[in-house]
Amino acid sequence: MTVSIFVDGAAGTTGLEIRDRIAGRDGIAVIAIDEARRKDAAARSEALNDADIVILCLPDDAAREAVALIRNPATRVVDASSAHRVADGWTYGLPELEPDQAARIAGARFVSNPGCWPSGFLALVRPLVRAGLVPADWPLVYSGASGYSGGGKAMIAEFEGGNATGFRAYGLGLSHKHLAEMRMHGGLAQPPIFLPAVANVYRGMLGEIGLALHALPGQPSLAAVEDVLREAYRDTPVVRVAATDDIAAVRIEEDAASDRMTLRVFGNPDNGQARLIATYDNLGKGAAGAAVQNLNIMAGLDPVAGLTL
Ligand SMILES: NC(=O)C1=CN([C@@H]2O[C@H](COP(=O)(O)OP(=O)(O)OC[C@H]3O[C@@H](n4cnc5c(N)ncnc54)[C@H](OP(=O)(O)O)[C@@H]3O)[C@@H](O)[C@H]2O)C=CC1
Ligand SMILES: CC(=O)N[C@@H](CCC(=O)OP(=O)(O)O)C(=O)O
Repeated sequence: MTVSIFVDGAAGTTGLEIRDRIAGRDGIAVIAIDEARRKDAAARSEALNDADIVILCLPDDAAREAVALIRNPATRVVDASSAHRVADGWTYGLPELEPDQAARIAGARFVSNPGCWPSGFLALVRPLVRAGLVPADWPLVYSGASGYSGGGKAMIAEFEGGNATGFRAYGLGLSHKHLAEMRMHGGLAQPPIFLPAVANVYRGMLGEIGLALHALPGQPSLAAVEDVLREAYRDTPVVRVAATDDIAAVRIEEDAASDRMTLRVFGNPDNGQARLIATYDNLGKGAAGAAVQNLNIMAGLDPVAGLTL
């Protein structure tokens, strides 16, 4: 059986990456519209209603508009934008989030791809909250840096047009659009304090959380934290928990140009402090890789087909 796919926003940063991952694959037929008509509502509407699965790689308003254009009840959606990540009727597209999340995605009509930042945060935190090591109301702080392609065409043009900066902290008002998503899907009482930055590299992402293990109920050891994460990701090749022996530094480029995510648990057993680090590609597991993983799961294909792991 062949699954027909339409990527709306195929000329954008995420859309192009998705096209690369599905091009020429057995069992997938790509519906394309002329470059000149790629923003034409009539042309998009026709493609949106012809496809078995559409992947939206659009700004939030255009993604909402695309969903409103769908009249075919058989058309299924993966939305890469942040328009529907905490919306009723949408399934959150992080297959590793809960033991039954991939099954939920497989049966869903509307799947919202996770934000790049929440992907690392949730991968680190959700298993610890589920296991009771971190209470749901624990005051978490999540910081890190993203490659500048995380800001799409506009930020790429800024960084490559002579306005590059080495490293820039942003989201200073502590009201980043990803907070609701991190709170809800983390099963948390409040969102983390989120301290994002953008670095002068095209792609790559490093997100991290400091944990005062000595202050947590039960004072879990570093080994206990790592064991919970290893157990949570035992059966997936996409998220891996790596050893930390002999590692003096972790680079933002660690998992760039891949669709995997690597988690590491560093810490000092003497003072009961832990430093949990997730590395991945903002355009890989943070966007296009995740969208293709969701597409595969929804279509009943090999979940990691087309991915670079
Ligand atoms: N970049 C990243 O790392 C990540 C991005 N995302 C999300 O994915 C979505 C796409 O982001 P990204 O690829 O970075 O953004 P880009 O700005 O690179 O691409 C967006 C594309 O959508 C096109 N577009 C805008 N409005 C319309 C419309 N009405 N009809 C058809 N096409 C339209 C744009 O056209 P034009 O080329 O003319 O501008 C552009 O090609 C966003 O919602 C973003 O938040 C999610 C996770 C990570
Ligand atoms: C560097 C940078 O600006 N990154 C973007 C996140 C991009 C992303 O993946 O998030 P969405 O899917 O929610 O757009 C930001 O922090 O808003």
